[in-house]
Order: sequence, then C-alpha cells, then structure tokens
Amino acid sequence: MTRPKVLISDKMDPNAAKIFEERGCEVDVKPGMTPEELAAVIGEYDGLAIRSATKVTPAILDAATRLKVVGRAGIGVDNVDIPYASGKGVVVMNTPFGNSITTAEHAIALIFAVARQIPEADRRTQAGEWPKNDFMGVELTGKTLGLIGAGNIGSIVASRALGLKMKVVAYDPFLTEERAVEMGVEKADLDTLLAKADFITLHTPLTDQTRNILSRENLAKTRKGVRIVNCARGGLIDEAALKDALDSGHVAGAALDVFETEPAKDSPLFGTPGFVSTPHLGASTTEAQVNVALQVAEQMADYLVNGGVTNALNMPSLSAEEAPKLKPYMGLAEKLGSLVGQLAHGNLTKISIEREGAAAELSGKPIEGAVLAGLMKQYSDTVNMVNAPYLAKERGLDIRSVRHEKEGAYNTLVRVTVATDAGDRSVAGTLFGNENPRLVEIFGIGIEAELAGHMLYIVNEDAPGFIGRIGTLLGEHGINIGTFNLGRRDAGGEAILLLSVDQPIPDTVIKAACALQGVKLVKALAF
Ligand SMILES: NC(=O)C1=CN([C@@H]2O[C@H](COP(=O)(O)OP(=O)(O)OC[C@H]3O[C@@H](n4cnc5c(N)ncnc54)[C@H](O)[C@@H]3O)[C@@H](O)[C@H]2O)C=CC1
Ligand SMILES: O=C(O)C(=O)COP(=O)(O)O
Repeated sequence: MTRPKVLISDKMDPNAAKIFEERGCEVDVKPGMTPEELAAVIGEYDGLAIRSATKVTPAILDAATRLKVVGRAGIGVDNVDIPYASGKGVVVMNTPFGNSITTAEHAIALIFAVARQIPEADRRTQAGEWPKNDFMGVELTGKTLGLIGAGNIGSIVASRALGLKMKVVAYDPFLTEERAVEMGVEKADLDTLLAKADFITLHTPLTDQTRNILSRENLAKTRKGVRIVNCARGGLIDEAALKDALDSGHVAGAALDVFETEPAKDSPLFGTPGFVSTPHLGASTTEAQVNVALQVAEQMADYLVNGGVTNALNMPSLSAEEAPKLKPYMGLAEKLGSLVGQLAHGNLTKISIEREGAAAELSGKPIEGAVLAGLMKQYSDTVNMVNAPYLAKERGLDIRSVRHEKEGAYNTLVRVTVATDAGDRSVAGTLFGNENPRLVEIFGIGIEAELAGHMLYIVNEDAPGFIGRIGTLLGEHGINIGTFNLGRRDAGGEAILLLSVDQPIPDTVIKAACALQGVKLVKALAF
C-alpha cells in the first residue's frame, strides 16, 4: 500500500512530522508558502496540516485533487472554507482543547497588562525615563469581568478570574442556567453585561452572529473606563470605533491579540494611549504547541491510515476501535445505496436506512454516509461518504435513519428504502461471517447474491425454460457467467435473476434479453 502523503504548511512543533512518520505517512514540511505556491503542490497530498496562516480557500481545494483531510493544529477554523471542503469530500478536523488553557492564560495576562499598563511602563522604564508618576492602575479584586462566550476558553478564563476575586458576568446564548451556576458566573444578556462590566473579554468564534459584536453602538453601552480584551478573533470588535473610544477616554484600555486583517502591520490603533497588542500569540506556548501538533498528527494519521474520525467538523466521529468493525458495513451500505440508485426510476424524494440486529449496535452516521455515497455516485463522480450527505440534502432528499435492536431472520441487516414516483423500493443486505456483504432481498423478493463487478438484473415471469434461454443468449455473445442468483415472489409469479458476468454487457445484448419471452425488465448494473 502506498503511504498517505501529508503537507505541513504552517509553522508547527516538530512532533507533528515525527508522529506522521511513525504512523505510516510520508510528510513534507513547507511553512510560509504563498497561496499560489500551495495551489501548485497541493495536488500531491492526501492530508494538509495547518495553523491559522494557511487559508484553505476554494481555489486551494479545487487544486487538491487527492486531498482527504485538513487538520487544524488549534481551534479556530475560520481560515478553512468548510462548506466547500465538505462539498469536495474533504474532512476538516481541529484540536478543540489543546491550546485552550494557554489562550485563557493569555487573556488573563492581557487583562493585567491593561489594568496596570505594563507594556507602556516597560517601554518607558527601559528608555531610562523612570516614569513612576505616570501610571496609576486599577485592582482586579472585586471588579466585574464581562465574559462574551463561555465555551472552553471562556470557562477557563472565568475560573481564573474567580480565583483573582473578580465577579464574572457571562453572555452566551448556549449557556444554561445550571452551567452558569456550576461555573460560578452570573448569566446575563449582552446589554446587562455591557452595562456592568469593568473588564470585557471575548471568547466566541467569528460567525455572522458574533461579527462586530462590540460594534460602535455596543461600545457606547459600556461603562466609562471599561477595559477590553480580545484573544478570540479579529472582526468581533469594530476597530475604528474602539480607536475613537480609546481616544475619547470612554474605554480606558484595550488589548488585542487578534485583528480584522492579519498580519496587522499598520492598524490605526497602534500608538493609541491605553492600547496593548500581541501578534496572535494566544496559543503560542511550548505546551500548547506540543499538544496541538501531537493531536492533529495523531488524528489525521488515524483517518488516513485506519479511517478513524476524531474532532471532525463536517463528519461524525468514529473511533479507531469502531472503524474496523464498521468497515464491512460501509462496503455493504455503499453497495445497497448503489443498487437502489441504479434500479430506482424517477425522482427520489426520501430514503430510509434501517439497521437491524448487530448493525443497530454500530454508529448510524457512517453507514448512512456510505449508503448515500453509493446512491449519489449515480449523479457525481467525486462523491464520497463525507460529501454525500451534503449533496443529498442539497437535492432535497429526506433522509431517515432507523434502528431495530431485535434481530430478524438475519443476525445483522441493513435495509435501504427509497420513495420514488412509482412507490417505495427496498433492498436489504447482511454480512456473511461478519465481513462479506450479501444482498438478501430486492424489492420484497428474497435472493442471495454478492454485489460485485458487472451484473445483469432481470425481472421475468417465473416459467420453465427461461434460464436456458438467457444462458444461451449470453453464451452466443461470448459473455461468461460468474454467479447466478434466482429469487421469486410466488411459484409462477414474478421472478428475478441477478447474475454476475466477466465483462460489461453491450446494449445489443440487453435489447436481445428484453425481447426474450416472459421478460419484463433487464438492466445492466456495475459495482
Ligand atoms: N488567540 C488565539 O491564538 C486563539 C484564539 N482562539 C479562539 O477563541 C475562540 C473561542 O474558542 P473556544 O472557547 O475553544 O470555543 P468554544 O466553541 O468552546 O466556545 C465558544 C463559545 O462561544 C459561544 N457563542 C457562539 N455564538 C455566540 C454569540 N453570538 N454570542 C455569545 N456567545 C456565543 C458558544 O456558545 C460557545 O460557548 C475561537 O474563536 C478560537 O478560534 C482559540 C485558540 C487560540
Ligand atoms: O487555535 C486557534 O484558534 C488560534 O487562533 C491559534 O492560532 P495559531 O495556531 O497560533 O495560528
């Protein structure tokens, strides 16, 4: 097997490259490439490991013809076009906890920095001024910290702030009353927080809802003398309004680690009294960088080598332990999806995926993804189990997943039913010996067949002589039959014949088979 190839395109702790190699991947380390340089080489790689500098744009993803996974050694993935990556079947993963303590500590450091004007005092002291009378700070004890965003980092900041004897007021639409009590914070709406806080710290991702959350209007609602820290994302604060508020003295101090445009080299905020900045250093500690590098490499290698999925943002998780158990089911599911896709006519409106017996014990999402991938392959060459659910939803397909714990005739079964203009069509399959996929039912008729290679599907009247006629026809055209599977509803009723052949079946043979006595439908299938 060829080894998956990974590109590390941002500065990353060397442990990442080491882990990739140990886990069976080839790795190239090329930080600092321009987007054009990256686009020129990305086609060679199965995995791309990044931090915040690399922008994974549609242009990069279009050039990334082999890419299976983007791994972000860090938290924020606003530099990755996730919907586009999903459409391309590329898994996007991050490391949601590896740098959170470090970033929370940076926020606390910046709170102290603005409370005591440490950077400015340092600069002037080292310039030989000894400006002891120019700096009057404020104590943190007893002050109110307004926390916007109480997720992983926000809650660590809250715990540290409580340790510093601050009061914490939190605004986060997803923060429950119980969690607020557990964290020891007061849950508030944004206006209340703005009115109460002596310090405000931001810990939300940048989304359409959070963009400009500290707008000019909201900055005007803050207390005079407020101090503001942003270690989350540029774009959360209106930088021009912040500059005006610092100049007017309404805001007493502000510290930004992140900027609307990065690298920020000529912000109007630079040089403003009370303003402190760091160049997106929130995650930059030895500990955090080792954590995220190890974690991203482990997760990506796990996916590329074993199919395990951890911390993916566009796909359900799948443990490396469960991945091998699921593998034969994915094969079965994809074949069943492909079979209904090839056989069902007209507009598909609904699909239901049922798991019965042992199959019901496993995660449903990967099986669902594989069924949809098999089905959607009829419409797109680039479909896989990552993008299939998105493509299916885009087409308006109503997807249902159902579990039946009780075994039926088989100890494990996957059934796929599609609703078409002509009514419901259902196929079912099992695993023989827990690993070999077998079709066991097609449109209500029991049959037992392997779905592989080129196949011919025939619906005919159950009458003597038919098998001889089809065998003769194929023989006359030099087509060798591999397997031959029969099923019927009732004696003398409708029967189906599913046979595998060693080569594609020409249209002329399909037409000749259609013309045989008693034949209702003939279709060439491929798996
Ligand atoms: N400066 C740096 O180097 C670093 C920055 N970050 C950034 O910190 C941010 C937070 O990270 P985590 O705490 O790990 O994320 P998280 O996902 O654990 O928490 C984010 C919180 O924001 C809340 N939220 C979402 N929309 C909101 C809204 N409209 N108003 C108020 N709250 C809202 C969510 O409910 C969630 O609780 C991310 O943007 C991340 O990229 C993370 C690491 C390093
Ligand atoms: O993890 C995050 O969200 C960060 O912002 C850290 O960014 P970085 O990896 O230091 O470029």
